Formats: sequence, structure tokens, C-alpha cells
Amino acid sequence: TGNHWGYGKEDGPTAWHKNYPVAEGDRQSPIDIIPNQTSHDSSLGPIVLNYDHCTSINIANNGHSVVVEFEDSDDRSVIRGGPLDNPYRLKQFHFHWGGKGCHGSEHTVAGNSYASELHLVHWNAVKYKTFGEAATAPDGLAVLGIFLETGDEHRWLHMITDALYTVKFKGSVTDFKGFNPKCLLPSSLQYWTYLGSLTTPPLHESVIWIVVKDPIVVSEKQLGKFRTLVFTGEEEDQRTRMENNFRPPQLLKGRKVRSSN
Ligand SMILES: NS(=O)(=O)c1ccc(C(=O)NCc2cccc(O)c2)cc1
Ligand SMILES: [Zn+2]
Repeated sequence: TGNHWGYGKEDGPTAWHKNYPVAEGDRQSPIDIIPNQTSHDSSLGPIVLNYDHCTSINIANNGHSVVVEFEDSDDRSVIRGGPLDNPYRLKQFHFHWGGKGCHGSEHTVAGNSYASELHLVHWNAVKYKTFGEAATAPDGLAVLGIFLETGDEHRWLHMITDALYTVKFKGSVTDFKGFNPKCLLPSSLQYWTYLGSLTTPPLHESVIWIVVKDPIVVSEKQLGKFRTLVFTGEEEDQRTRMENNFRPPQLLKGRKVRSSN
């Protein structure tokens, strides 16, 4: 119905252009990043995250992913530096992942995909009054992308995976206070950056992407817990496991990808 979209055969990424023609635009995301074709830019300073006073509010299943929302009524948690001209406020973070044994990151690196990808979504509250307004502006959003690869257990990810059973169904929301996503970052924040879009409808071309080069390591067991979520609501009769909720790489269309040193 209406602008319903998903990741299935009929409503998935190849069909999104019907309701969202910008899907075929000039700055769509994600992309395949080819390291030796990126341009190193020494003017690109480090990314600075001020998350120490961040206020997480809740964790939710929105029918596409699991999302942790933050209080964004002031500059208590911001990202700045790197390619950004202003501080951008943290609004939410969420994940994209594959099926059992399949990879599910959105960005790929020289054609290789990771098991999953974490997106920390920020908006430019200096220039725009609301997230919604920023989400339609060319410099409105900054998303920090972190790759997840499987290996040893991640010491802090259990704080997320232990809560997933409370948001199994689409539309479920539970309190999730006191979580600082800084614990989900790799030690090095070296990154690639380029101008792109939301990777889900409405696919607005409003994102300054900052993709961190080093992945974090999580266990297959931890990742498997994400797949206990379902795309469907509790009242619906069929349970569709939430997995492979990623958009494949889109055409670069002449864009430059810059690399921090
Ligand atoms: N996967 S992604 O990080 O590119 C991404 C981040 C945020 C959103 C999002 O907020 N979608 C809902 C939305 C979009 C525009 C305006 C709104 O008010 C809400 C979608 C995708
Ligand atoms: Zn995302």
C-alpha cells in the first residue's frame, strides 16, 4: 500500500525507484569504495565525537532495522571535524546485516562486503531547525558508517543484543537509557568520505558519508541475535525473519571519494 517498501523481491531495492525516483539520482548510497582510487586529502582533519553526555532514549524495531534513538534537543552529543563545517547532532543509530553466513554491509571495499554495518545518524542543527528539514538538504545529515566483521565476541555489543528480544516485532519500542555508542567504535577512526544519500527510502541526497576504514569484531552468535528480529508486526500471521536489510552499492556517477590519512 502507498509508499510501502522493504527488502523482498517485490518491494526491495530494485523496485524503490517506482515510488522514489531519486533512487536513480547522481549521489546515491551506498557505494563500492576502491581504496586505490580514493584521493588522499591532507586537509581532512580527524573526526571528533563528543558523545560523553549523550542521552539514549529507546530501542525500536521499525520494520526495517533495529534503531536506538537519542535526545537531540541540544548539542549534548555531536560529531565534528573531518569533512564537516558544523557540528552535527546524534539522532539515532541502527544496523544492516545479512543472512546466516551471508554478508550484509551496505558499503563494500574493493568489492568485498562485511557481515554488517552500523550507521550513526547525525543532523546539522546549526543550519536547520528539525531533522526532517535537514534530511532534505544537501549538507543536512552526516552518517558515520562502521563495518562489523565476525570473530571474537564484542565486549559491549551484548548491551544491544540482550535487548533485541524486547523488540522482536515491527512497531515494538522499549526504554534504552544510558547507552553510549562510543563503545562500538574501532580504535582508529581513519575514514573515507563522499557525498551521498539515505540508503533507504526516501533516499534523500542529503548525507555526508564518513565510512570508517577499520571494522569492529563481533561474534557470529551476537550477529545471529539480530536475525531473531522479524520485519512483520506481532498481529501479522507470517513471521519474516529480519535479515539482508541492506541496499547494494550504487553507481559513483563521477563522485570523488576522499581518504583521511
Ligand atoms: N541507512 S541510512 O543511515 O542512510 C538512513 C538514516 C536515516 C534514515 C531516516 O531517518 N529515515 C526516516 C526519515 C527520512 C527523512 C525525513 C524524516 O523525517 C524521516 C533512513 C536511512
Ligand atoms: Zn543505515
